[in-house]
Amino acid sequence: MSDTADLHDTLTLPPVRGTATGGPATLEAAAISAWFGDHKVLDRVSLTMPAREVTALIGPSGCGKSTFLRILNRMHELVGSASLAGRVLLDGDDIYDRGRRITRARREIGMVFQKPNPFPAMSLYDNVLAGLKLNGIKAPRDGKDDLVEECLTKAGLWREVKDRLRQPGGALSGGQQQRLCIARSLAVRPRVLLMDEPCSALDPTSTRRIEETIHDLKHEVTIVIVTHNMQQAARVSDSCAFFLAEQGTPGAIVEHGPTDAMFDHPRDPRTSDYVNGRFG
Ligand SMILES: Nc1ncnc2c1ncn2[C@@H]1O[C@H](COP(=O)(O)OP(=O)(O)OP(=O)(O)O)[C@@H](O)[C@H]1O
Repeated sequence: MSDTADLHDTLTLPPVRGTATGGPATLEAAAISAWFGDHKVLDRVSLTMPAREVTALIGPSGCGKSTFLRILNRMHELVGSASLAGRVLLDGDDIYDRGRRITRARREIGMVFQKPNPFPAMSLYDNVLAGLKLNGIKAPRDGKDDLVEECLTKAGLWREVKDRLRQPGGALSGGQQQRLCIARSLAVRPRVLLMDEPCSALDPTSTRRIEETIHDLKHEVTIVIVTHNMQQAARVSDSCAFFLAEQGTPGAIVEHGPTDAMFDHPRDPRTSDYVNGRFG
């Protein structure tokens, strides 16, 4: 099926507070390997990211965390030289199945990036609804106001902006812009939200607000977050996966498990060294 056909695959969401797309889902990566040209950057990575939980991906720079995250919603294939092997299952359904549309995977599995990327000249109100249009979804005819309020509330931004929804997205602080981007992602009711270092460009106060938002959201949407901040991983995640690419080898998971155990009683000495700041 072509992407052109995907663009015409429109869907109308029910007014508000439904779970049109099925609610939080478990995401399972099975034996994922990835390449950029001949360069293999991930080797047979398997990981289950349970529904209604926050999974943190940690590890030194260049070990393949972002590549793995982008494979989870089919963004890796946007890079011309990129290829991959393995499967990604969303509640048991392979998102790479030939009969499944790319747009469906990206709709069900949203992404928030390192640098907040709202449309700067577009109003806050329209920014929230923009995700619908980008995903070929018709906004509910009579429910736009409710949808905007719902998403801004879930993203922890409603009280700060409810009296200035017509102001441009670029008028917000960095932390507010990031919460606006979270609201925009939520408008399409994703089942999983991927976050690639969402706080790395933010001050400590804004970071704490995003962490609170993550905490409040996890019952609505499964969250997978890449972070270099070990305190953040410890604060927000239920489970952690430690990635490592040793001496030019492709990235792989050294250890994963409940966050408390990973930090307090890591099984592998390399995990212990990393979470205690001895390298990376
Ligand atoms: N578009 C690309 N083209 C070619 N190589 C790439 C591309 N993106 C990433 N790589 C390579 O893939 C490997 C993994 O990169 P990736 O960004 O996934 O690591 P990371 O763990 O997320 O790093 P960081 O923590 O610094 O963001 C690196 O060797 C990187 O140079």
